Amino acid sequence: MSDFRQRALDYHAYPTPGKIRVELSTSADSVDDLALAYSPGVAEPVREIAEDPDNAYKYTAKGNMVAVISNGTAILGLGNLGPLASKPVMEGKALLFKRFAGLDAIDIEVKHRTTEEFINTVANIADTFGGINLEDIKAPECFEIEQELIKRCKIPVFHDDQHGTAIVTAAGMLNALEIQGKNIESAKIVCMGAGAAAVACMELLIKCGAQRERIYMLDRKGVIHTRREELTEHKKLFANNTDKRTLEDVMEGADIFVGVSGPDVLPPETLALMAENPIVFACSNPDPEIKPELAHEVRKDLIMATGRSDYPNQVNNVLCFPFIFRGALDVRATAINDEMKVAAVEALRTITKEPVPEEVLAASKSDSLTFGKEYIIPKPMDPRLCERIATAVSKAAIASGVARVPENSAE
Ligand SMILES: O=C([O-])CC(=O)C(=O)O
Ligand SMILES: [Mg+2]
Repeated sequence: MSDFRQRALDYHAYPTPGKIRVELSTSADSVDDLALAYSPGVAEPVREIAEDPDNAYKYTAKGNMVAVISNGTAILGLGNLGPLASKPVMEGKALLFKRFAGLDAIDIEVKHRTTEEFINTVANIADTFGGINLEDIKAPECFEIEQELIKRCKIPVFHDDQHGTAIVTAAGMLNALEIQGKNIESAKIVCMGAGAAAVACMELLIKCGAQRERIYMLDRKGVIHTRREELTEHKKLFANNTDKRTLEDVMEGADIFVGVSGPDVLPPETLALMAENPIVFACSNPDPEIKPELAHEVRKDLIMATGRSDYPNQVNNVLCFPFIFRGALDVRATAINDEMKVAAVEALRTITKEPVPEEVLAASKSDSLTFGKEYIIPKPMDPRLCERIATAVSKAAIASGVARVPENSAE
């Protein structure tokens, strides 16, 4: 067994199995404590909440608690491995929520037959939480699931693989384009993958100025074009009126490659076909569409990003989901809308251009990090992210009318 594989397994197995646990937030030492915490004292907040559901924010952990919910149908770039196998990833997301944004998060893996059954399960438990982070649910079901749950739940519901990934991709991409001296309006974009992340990334890039007809999306059958039959609703939105059919066809002269598909699907010879100063985001986890070493060998003029922590430019939704939920929950937002997403993009872009704190340099084992080809997006352990993104998101929630309490007054 490789050393890294064994270390990863040991990390999960010791000192206790898994990565999260529940801790008490109040004293439970004396008989008096128990009388307050449990019977008879607990009856008082019960009555208060029965009277007014908003009192749940005052007397329970609801307001600082996120549910990370998956059915394991699209675990990272690994595929449909079932709900239980997704548990390490969901515990991992809970770890990140806590570590980076101080939010308590609990993983829930749902076994179900129909999409409707999944939606009902989540909708029926939603009131327990301050927000719901949907994770690693395959397309096209994920679109209906998210839309329906947004309608049915009073709390924010956010499919991280769509919007978290899209927000970080848009921020990194706009910065990379600036460095490469290109503009998004005229960029020729190739998107490898047509799942949740692909569709959301391309829609957000279009909101940022990209031209839909200059986007070429590919699924397992090749380029998605207008003469293809049996396209899902979401793929139809990206059907390009083109004669091009293969990855090589569309990579000729492309400015941007976004990979949200699977490992090693971008051959170096194909990368070589791209326009001058290309941008490659190979975001499949854990293994990118092309290895950075290989890509840099072929193209010296490249800006390269992956979803991983062990290379420069980590374009991963960890840079978004903890903080967008922090901002949303701080003002008890009823939703995470486009205004809040754009605020997160802008905050991420701005932070990248400012001097990096010493502790971030130390944690990332680098001497300097300055805005440029090897630093287009902040590092996940940057302590500025929480405060800056959350504040920007809270403000956008207030301005767009989805906040239920003013900033800093959430109890
Ligand atoms: O977990 C990660 O590293 C990013 C992610 O959401 C995914 O790949 O599905
Ligand atoms: Mg995911």
